[in-house]
Amino acid sequence: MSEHSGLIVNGLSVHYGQHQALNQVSLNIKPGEIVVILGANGAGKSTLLRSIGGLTPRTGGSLQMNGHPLATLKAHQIVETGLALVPEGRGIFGDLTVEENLLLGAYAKRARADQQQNLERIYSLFPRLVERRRQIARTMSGGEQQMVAIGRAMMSSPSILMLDEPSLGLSPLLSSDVFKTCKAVRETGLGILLVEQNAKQSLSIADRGYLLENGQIVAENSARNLLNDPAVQKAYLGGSGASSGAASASSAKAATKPSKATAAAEKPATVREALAAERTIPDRYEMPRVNVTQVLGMSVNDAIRSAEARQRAAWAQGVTPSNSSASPTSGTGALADMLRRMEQSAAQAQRPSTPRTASTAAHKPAATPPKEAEVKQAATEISSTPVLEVYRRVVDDHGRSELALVDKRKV
Ligand SMILES: Nc1ncnc2c1ncn2[C@@H]1O[C@H](COP(=O)(O)OP(=O)(O)OP(=O)(O)O)[C@@H](O)[C@H]1O
Repeated sequence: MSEHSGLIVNGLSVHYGQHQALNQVSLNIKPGEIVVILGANGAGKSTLLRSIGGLTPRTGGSLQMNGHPLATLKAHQIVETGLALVPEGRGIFGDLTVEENLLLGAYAKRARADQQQNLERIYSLFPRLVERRRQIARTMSGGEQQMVAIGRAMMSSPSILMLDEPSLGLSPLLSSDVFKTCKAVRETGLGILLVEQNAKQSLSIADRGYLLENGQIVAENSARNLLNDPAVQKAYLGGSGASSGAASASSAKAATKPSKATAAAEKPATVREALAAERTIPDRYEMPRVNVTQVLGMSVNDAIRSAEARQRAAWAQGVTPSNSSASPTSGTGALADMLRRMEQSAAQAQRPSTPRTASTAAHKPAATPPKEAEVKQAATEISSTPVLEVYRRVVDDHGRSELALVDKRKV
């Protein structure tokens, strides 16, 4: 493994106006290891992952991924370097099926050629998703949705995955599943930068850890040492140990400066579990609004444009779902259908959601391949008016066909 492989963050700072959320944060992670970032509410954990992923502007510091500087790259370009983010709240598209969600992760150029291979790899890693590949995502359990979110990030062929509180809102049993999932993902050679409030479980699967307090890294150690450090136990694990100095003066700082997490951690385990359960992500019928840029690293318009270009290219070559020998997952009709539903999903996220069951979704008719005229609803930004475009297939004397735009209007 090259000494440049993986992610190196050096002196990263982030400000929200006058407020400094991250102050000179430095860390590193290589493929094949799990590194956990522990910190209380508001310590800056989400800001750290979002700023590394290019979703929150940085005000200082440098970052390198596999030897490539990230400073000037946009979020979707950062995905191309092999870094993928699973945001807090998962960000899956509730009205799309499991497989459609997974396929959206293959938008990165680096992943397109390996789409089918990656899909098979994810299905072998998460067999439960195979059974549920046609199931509408919002009808799945929180743990299964987390698998979809991790699987979708893995579809971009990353070497480092960043997971923001994957156990948030899950029951203890489902949380254990998620941590097992992380271990299984590490076995495939990926590195995982894990932000967690569940210190005990995350340290028990991690190789190394950093403690983040008020936007600063205050300690770094092996996961085993952190787990056994009395100061860490007191601050993050609800233990009674006093500061021993074993985890450095900075962990003593963590111990002497109780945070919100400390207060929760000092309660009996069952109460703590109950408190964790209260921080539940809205149930399966009330998913949080999906931020498309956060999930795909690009806007809806860019994603649609990219998909349309691929679709037109496929149609120009005479490939339609009816004559394609490709697998069902790569059928262009399925892609168009998926994009329409992705847009509906974004629109629905703005309205009070209505329950939709797996059975109604399962009976949704399959996409019909376009023949004489192609009618499609091009998706636009979440809040803007959809546009209806009408295309006609024109066949020349040599039998070559291409699509011509014949009408375009707002609907
Ligand atoms: N968009 C924003 N605008 C202004 N301040 C923000 C914004 N996002 C986060 N902050 C502030 O920055 C600090 C770090 O927030 P961040 O969400 O990164 O913390 P966190 O450790 O992930 O917390 P939690 O565990 O509660 O999610 C907090 O003080 C928070 O209030």
